[in-house]
Amino acid sequence: MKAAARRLKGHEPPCPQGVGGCPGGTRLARCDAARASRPGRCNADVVRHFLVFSRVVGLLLIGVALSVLLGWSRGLVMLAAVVPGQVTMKPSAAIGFLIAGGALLLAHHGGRAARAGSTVCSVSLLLLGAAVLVQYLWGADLGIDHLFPDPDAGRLGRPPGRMAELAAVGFMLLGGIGLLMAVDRWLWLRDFLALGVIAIAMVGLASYGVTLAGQRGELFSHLPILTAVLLLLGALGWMSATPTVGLTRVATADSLGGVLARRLLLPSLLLPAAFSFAFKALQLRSGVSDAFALALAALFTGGTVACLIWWVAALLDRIERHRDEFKVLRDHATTDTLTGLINRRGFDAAISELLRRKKHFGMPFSLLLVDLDSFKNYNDRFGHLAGDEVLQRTGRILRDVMRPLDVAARYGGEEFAVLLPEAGITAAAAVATRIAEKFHGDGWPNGPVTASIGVAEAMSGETASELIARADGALYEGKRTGRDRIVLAEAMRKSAA
Ligand SMILES: Nc1nc2c(ncn2[C@@H]2O[C@H](COP(=O)(O)OP(=O)(O)OP(=O)(O)O)[C@@H](O)[C@H]2O)c(=O)[nH]1
Repeated sequence: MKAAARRLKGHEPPCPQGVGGCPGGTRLARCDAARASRPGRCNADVVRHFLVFSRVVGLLLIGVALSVLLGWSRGLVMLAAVVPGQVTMKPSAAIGFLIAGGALLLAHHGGRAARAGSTVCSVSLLLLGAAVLVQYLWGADLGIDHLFPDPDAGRLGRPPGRMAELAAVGFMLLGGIGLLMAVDRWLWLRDFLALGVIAIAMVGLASYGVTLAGQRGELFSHLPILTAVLLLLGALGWMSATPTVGLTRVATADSLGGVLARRLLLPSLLLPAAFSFAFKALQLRSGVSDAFALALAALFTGGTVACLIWWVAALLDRIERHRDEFKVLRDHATTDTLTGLINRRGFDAAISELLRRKKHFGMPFSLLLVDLDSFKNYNDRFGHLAGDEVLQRTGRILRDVMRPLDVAARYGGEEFAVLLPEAGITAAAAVATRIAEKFHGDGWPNGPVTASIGVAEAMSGETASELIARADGALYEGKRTGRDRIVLAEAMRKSAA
C-alpha cells in the first residue's frame, strides 16, 4: 500500500506489466523514466546486463549448492572443496546458498507469490545464519551440522559439519538484504549490508592466499574459497538486481562516472590481491626469496594502479578536448559574425530557457525589440558597408548597456532583441531609455541613427511567439507614431482596454 502511495506521489514510475516483471521490470522502467527526464542518466543496455547478471548469479548459487550437496551425499567431497586439501563447504552452507539463490531468482519475478517466496527464503537464510551463530556463542547443538559425515572433523578446531562463523554472518547479511529488497525500503542499509558481505568474501579470498603461502591462520583458515566466491557473487547479484538505485546507480549511469565505475571497480578490488597471491605462490614453487616475491607483487600492483590512472587521465583528456571543440562549434553556430552578438538560434534557446524559469520558479523577465529606423535609406545613401558599420556599432551599444545576465541578439537584418532576466516592465523601460540615449549620444559618421524599441514583460503561461508578437506590436506602434520611440506593450494593452 505504501509502495503504491509512493508511486502515486511520483517517486517511482508504475511497474509496467510484461516488461520483465517486478522488481526487475520496475528497475528498467525507472531507468527509462530517468532517461526521459534527464538524458544520460542511466544506460538501458547496461541495466539489462546487470539484471541478467543478477539472474545468472541466482542460478549459479543454486547450481553450485546442488553440486556440493551431491558431493557430500556421494562421498565426493572434492566438489565441496574445489582445490584438493582445502577446507570444504559444509552441507549447511550449501543449503544456505540454495536458499540465497532461490531468494534472488524469485525477487526477479513480478508476481505476489514469487515475492512472498523470496521473502520466506530471505527469512530462512537469516534464521540459518543466526542458528549457526547461536551454536557458536552458546555451545548449543541444533542438529544442523550432522547432515553428512565430515572428513574435516577436528582439523579446523570447530565441530564437524559446521560452517564458519563468517559464513553464518554472511548468510544473515544476505537474508537481511533479501528482506530489505522485499519491502523495497532503506536501500542505503541494503548497500551497507552488501558491502559487509563483500568484506567477508574478501577475507575468505585472503585466507586462500594465506593457505597458498603455506601458513594457517586461525580466522582465515575457516572460510572455504568456494564459500567466499559465492558470498561475493551473492552480494553483487543482489546489488545488480536494482541497478538504477543505491550504489549500483553510478555503475549503470550513462556518463563518464558510469564508464569508470564499470571498468575500474572490479579490477581495483581484485587485482592487488591476485598479484600478492600469485607471487607468493611463485615464491613457494620456485624458491625465490621472500623479498623478491614482495617486490614483484608491489611492482605489478603499482603498475596496474598507474595503468588505471593513465587510462582515466587519457579518457578525461580526450573528453575535455572534445568538449572544447564542441564549444567552439556551438559558439560558431549561435554567434552572428557581423556584430558578435548571438544569432536567432541562440536567441530562441535563451528565450525558451527564460520561459522555463518563469514557469517553474516564477522568475520575471522582459524582452526588448530594437529596430533601426529607415535603415534602407541609410544603406541606399551611404552604401552597404557603411550600413554594416552601423549594425556593428549597434551591437556595441547593446553590449554596453547589458548586465552580465542579459542576452542581446541580432534577431534578423537590422532588428535586434534583448532579453532581460529578472527585469519587470519598468526596469526594461529604463534599459530601453539607456539604449535610446546611447543612440542619440553616439558620434555616427554619416549623421544621426535612431532606433524604435518595443518593450514587453513575459506574462504567465505565455509562449515565446506570443511574447515576441507583443513586443513586435509595440515596436510597430513606435514606427507608426513617428520612429525613434520606446513603446511598452503593457501600456498598449491598458490603452486598448
Ligand atoms: N548593410 C546591411 N544592411 C542590411 C543587413 N541586413 C538587412 N539590411 C538592410 O536593412 C534594410 C531594412 O529595411 P526595411 O525593412 O525596409 O526597414 P527600414 O528601412 O529600417 O524602415 P523602418 O524599419 O520602417 O524604419 C534593408 O534595406 C536591408 O537590406 C546587413 O547585414 N547589412
